[in-house]
Amino acid sequence: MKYYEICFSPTGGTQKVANAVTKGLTQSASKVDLTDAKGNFDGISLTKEDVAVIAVPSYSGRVPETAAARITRLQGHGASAILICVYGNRAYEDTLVELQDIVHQVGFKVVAAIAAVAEHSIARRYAAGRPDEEDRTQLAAFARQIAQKIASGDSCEPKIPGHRPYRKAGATGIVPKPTKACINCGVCARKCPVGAINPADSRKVDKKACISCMRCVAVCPHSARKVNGLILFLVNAMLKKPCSQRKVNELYL
Ligand SMILES: Cc1cc2nc3c(=O)[nH]c(=O)nc-3n(C[C@H](O)[C@H](O)[C@H](O)COP(=O)(O)O)c2cc1C
Repeated sequence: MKYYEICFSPTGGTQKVANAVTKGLTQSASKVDLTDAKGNFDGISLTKEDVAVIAVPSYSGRVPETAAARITRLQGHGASAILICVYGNRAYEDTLVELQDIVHQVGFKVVAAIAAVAEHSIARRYAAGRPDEEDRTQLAAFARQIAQKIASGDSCEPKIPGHRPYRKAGATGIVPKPTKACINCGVCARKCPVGAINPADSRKVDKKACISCMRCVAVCPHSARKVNGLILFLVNAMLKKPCSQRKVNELYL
């Protein structure tokens, strides 16, 4: 039996949640970084005995298209999947059911699912500091329950909330821009999950390719990439009501 942690995490929140779950399952897991634009996912083939934690953020209540396309290149061969969707304290809507359908297509069986909260990667004041100690303790305890389920041979799929057909996916159109502090070091271009930033001149962005994931803002060593202040103000205001109350993680076994 081999464990995998398969994660799409542009700004690291999804990764933190996945780590907390994986730690509760095993001391060592093979990591597959779906965020890497140059990753070769075609050769990743699991067996029936293997267990994979598969984690994605929720974008407009859906699985990010880039993550979906990369997951469909994996080969599950009956491996057990623990699905994780991580959202910024607004709502995750159809993300988990969509993820369930995607992993079924490539041969995984779903043993458990989690909808967990992490800092909102655009409006970072919401769910700031999450996952926190309370989240990590809860997730690790749930991972131990999942391990027991797998060990007992129970292959029942959990009932996962969401709708089919899924809600319409909407692009935010928010494209972070370089500020005067940009020295064209190229870190953002190398780390962009979709190669939207020109490696020769990181001030040039392919707006159509950008998925608004905020990775360039998060990884810039000079804090030189930003979302337009007015847009950020409006997004923060729009999210105030749905995002302000702490939401609990949802666990499905
Ligand atoms: C384009 C985009 C759309 C998002 N849509 C939602 C959403 O519909 N609901 C929500 O609660 N959070 C939403 N978020 C917040 C992320 O789901 C959340 O911050 C997540 O932890 C980001 O994962 P990461 O840190 O691994 O990049 C969105 C973030 C981005 C960048």
